[in-house]
Amino acid sequence: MKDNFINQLSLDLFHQLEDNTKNTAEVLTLPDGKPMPNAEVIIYRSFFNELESNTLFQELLNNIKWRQDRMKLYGKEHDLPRLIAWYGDEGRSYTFSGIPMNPDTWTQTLLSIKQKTEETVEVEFNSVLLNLYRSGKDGISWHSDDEKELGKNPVIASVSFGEARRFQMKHKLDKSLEKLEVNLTNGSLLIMKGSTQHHWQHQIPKTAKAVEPRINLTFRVIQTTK
Ligand SMILES: O=C(O)CCC(=O)C(=O)O
Ligand SMILES: [Fe+2]
Repeated sequence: MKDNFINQLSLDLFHQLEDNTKNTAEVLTLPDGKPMPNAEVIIYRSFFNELESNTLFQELLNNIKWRQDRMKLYGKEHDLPRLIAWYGDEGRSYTFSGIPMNPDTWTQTLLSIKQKTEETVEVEFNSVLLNLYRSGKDGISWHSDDEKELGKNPVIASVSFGEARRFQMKHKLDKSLEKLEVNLTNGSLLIMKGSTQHHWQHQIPKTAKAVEPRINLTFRVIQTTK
């Protein structure tokens, strides 16, 4: 009863805050303003407002089951340069960079972020991969989200909280195209869809600058059921 009351209160707060959110879609273009070939990338720079974003950042930082994974590179094991977590519907398993993962069960906070994201993206997601970049020493190197569990033309919805970090994209084949860069700020939503993952790679470069932690959530649809 008390919990319901509190849930209702926080929902009301969410909706109230939502009205103040500048919620406009921008299509990403090449640095010269021309359209990105073979890609559909959209950004909402203030999908969550400042207050919501700060609250959600703290909540996720404290309550997500962050873990340090290791990966093999040239026969040697290394810590991944970030902490990760994986939440989703039961029975979905997924291999990320060669690491098989079983999802944790959705938390209330994740479900509320998921719901708001789904309303805008118009896709029902069944899982989310979370990354915690603790400092500028953490990052993610060039890759595409092209694991076969994601299907042919996956829609990836990427929500960011905390410190802004540079998100870069480069075309896999056409080297004449300039690298593209966008700042993923507190409360932003980036959507990649269509054939983007076939033709483009993305990364969050490490930085020597002193930067505060950043949390990123990438909502995905996993196609296979175990
Ligand atoms: O942190 C980000 O913005 C990107 C994360 C990412 O590319 C991934 O998890 O596949
Ligand atoms: Fe990615």
